[in-house]
Amino acid sequence: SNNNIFLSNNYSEPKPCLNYCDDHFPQTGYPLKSRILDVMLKTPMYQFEKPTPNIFASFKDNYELPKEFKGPLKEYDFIIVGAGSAGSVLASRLSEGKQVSVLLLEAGQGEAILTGVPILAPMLQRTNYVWPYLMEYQPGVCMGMENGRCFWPRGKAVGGTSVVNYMIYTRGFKEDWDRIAAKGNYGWSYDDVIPYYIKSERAKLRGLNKSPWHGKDGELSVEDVPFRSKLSKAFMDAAKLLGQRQVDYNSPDSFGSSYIQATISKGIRASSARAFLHNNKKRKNLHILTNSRVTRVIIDPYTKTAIGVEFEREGKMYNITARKEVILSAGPIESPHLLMLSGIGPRDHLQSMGIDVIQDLRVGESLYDHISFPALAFTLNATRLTLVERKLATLDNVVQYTQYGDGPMSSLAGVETLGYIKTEVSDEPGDYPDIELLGSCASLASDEGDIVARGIRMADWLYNDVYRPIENVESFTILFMLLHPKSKGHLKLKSKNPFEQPNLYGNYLTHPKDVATMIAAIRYILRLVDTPPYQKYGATLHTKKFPNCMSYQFNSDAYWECAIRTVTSTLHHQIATCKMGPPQDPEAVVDPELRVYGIKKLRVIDSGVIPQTIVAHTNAPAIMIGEKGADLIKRTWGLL
Ligand SMILES: Cc1cc2nc3c(=O)[nH]c(=O)nc-3n(C[C@H](O)[C@H](O)[C@H](O)COP(=O)(O)OP(=O)(O)OC[C@H]3O[C@@H](n4cnc5c(N)ncnc54)[C@H](O)[C@@H]3O)c2cc1C
Repeated sequence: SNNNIFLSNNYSEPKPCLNYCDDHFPQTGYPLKSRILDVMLKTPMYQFEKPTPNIFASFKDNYELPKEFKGPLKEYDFIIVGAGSAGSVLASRLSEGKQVSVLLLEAGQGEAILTGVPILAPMLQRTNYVWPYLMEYQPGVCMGMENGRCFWPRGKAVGGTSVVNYMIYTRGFKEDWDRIAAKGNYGWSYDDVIPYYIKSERAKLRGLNKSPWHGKDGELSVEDVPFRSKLSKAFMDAAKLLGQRQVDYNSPDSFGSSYIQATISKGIRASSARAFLHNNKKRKNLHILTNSRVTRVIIDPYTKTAIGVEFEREGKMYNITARKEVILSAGPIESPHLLMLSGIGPRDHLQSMGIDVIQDLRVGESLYDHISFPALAFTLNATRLTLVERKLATLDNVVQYTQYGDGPMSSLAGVETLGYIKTEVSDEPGDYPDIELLGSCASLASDEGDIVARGIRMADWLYNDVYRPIENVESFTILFMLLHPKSKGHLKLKSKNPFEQPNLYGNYLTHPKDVATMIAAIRYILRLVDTPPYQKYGATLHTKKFPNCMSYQFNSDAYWECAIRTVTSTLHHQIATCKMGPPQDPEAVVDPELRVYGIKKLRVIDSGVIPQTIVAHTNAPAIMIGEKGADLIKRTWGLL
């Protein structure tokens, strides 16, 4: 009987996936009566709108001060604001030597067991593990999102956004870092930054054991995703037919396609906290305070020197002094927010908010982001190829995951492969891509709209009309990322209240080149799926038109433009809000040693300093910036 797993004919002993996991594919096995995800979506943890007591609290990572301390000290050598991708590594490196004391302040909480399960990544966007930012309304984009606004969640946890992200590990192309260095950012060329990537990394990647481009001894685990569907091979084969080489995209020879390299360890998310703080949190000279929200940096306006920070914790305000430096690692939205609250920013803007100006700098005036289009859906006339949520929630798969860390639950929510292409509209020289393709074995319909569509806040009118009809068919998407948007956004304060989110302006698709490049990417994907590796499974484009684009002919450029403007979806790589640049760069906020211009003892060390678009998801770059930032600080204070 199917009611008892031990009697079920479908039940098979779990065994590790050795290559493709499709023999574990979620079509057989005991279906859990009440779907796991249904249950989880109803728990308080998954409703950030009502952050009530967290039933998973007992499985949460704890960060407590060493027993002999009743509270934080009055003074530390270094105060780091934000324990995110960059802040975690920075704190661990600075506290390596016993001679300095470090206070790491984090507004969020520790990770929980469930945040470590890769398949659940998209669910985290609706929990209190994120800051639920919304982009300001912009006519003509994000039209298919709830209230026409794009959702910009950022991680709020020890580990920061690396606790909620999709775990894709990418470093950027050689040209990216060389171009950044050529603009006067000394110390940031590819040759300069690559040792820092390698330093953190502990790679276990098939076929790359001997590669000189990967580290073996670092703390950050980088592995192949254990689960691979047959569609991942279809992607690789199809890309080859269109002329793409298989490459290690994290080596200097990166133009081509590849299976994803991921920040996971035996199927569990390797967040920056897990990598850099877990083993170090008992250090006596490293104090980590969670649920501690910094409200400003205290700066002496006469000497223009950062003195310390002010923060709120459990209803109480604290002022703590930094003997050596204050470092903002609060991410690309909160670091500029804090600078402006502290009197560092565009003079007119700060004055209009009633903030005394200490240093006039163009904080928040640059903002680039990577947008994508996850809305293509291809249906299949074969089964056992895609992740269908209803079929995935089986006891077999849970057992498979808990026993071996593999099977469908180790999937990065479907994303498996990656390919760099240069579309015909690119005017870049050489093998420098303008689009990253991401092959997935799921589509927006695969989870019946519960998770991914809900996570990006797609409007019901769109989901119900376009995707609901294909929920019972196997389907997948290939999404893509616009690597070098010409459109530039910015952010501004809404008020001088530190608890009010700043106004975020994406300014998406305001440059015609961005639209043209995205349409060219769709055309490339249609050609890719038209090749035998996909066609043998009957892959067919789902042609249901978006209801708001009915007046355009399906598959015309005008139709695709309307579609892109409807599901304008960010991949959350906001950068340049605290732009790094040489003194002659009028937009620069920090110098190439990450020191805030005009202010002593204050640095910004996070992804917000990246001055221009790079061919990378920004977690690994943020970690690299944390590594390099630690060395810059150590050099300043003779700690190397
Ligand atoms: C949904 C999603 C998916 C993503 N997927 C990927 C991916 O697959 N691969 C990839 O490479 N990148 C991905 N990214 C992007 C990447 O994770 C981030 O760019 C990177 O983690 C940023 O690191 P950071 O150190 O700059 O900031 P964060 O990691 O965001 O750290 C900032 C920290 O500061 C804390 N903080 C902020 N303000 C305050 C304050 N006032 N007081 C105290 N603490 C504060 C925050 O809570 C946070 O912990 C994704 C991002 C998102 C949101």
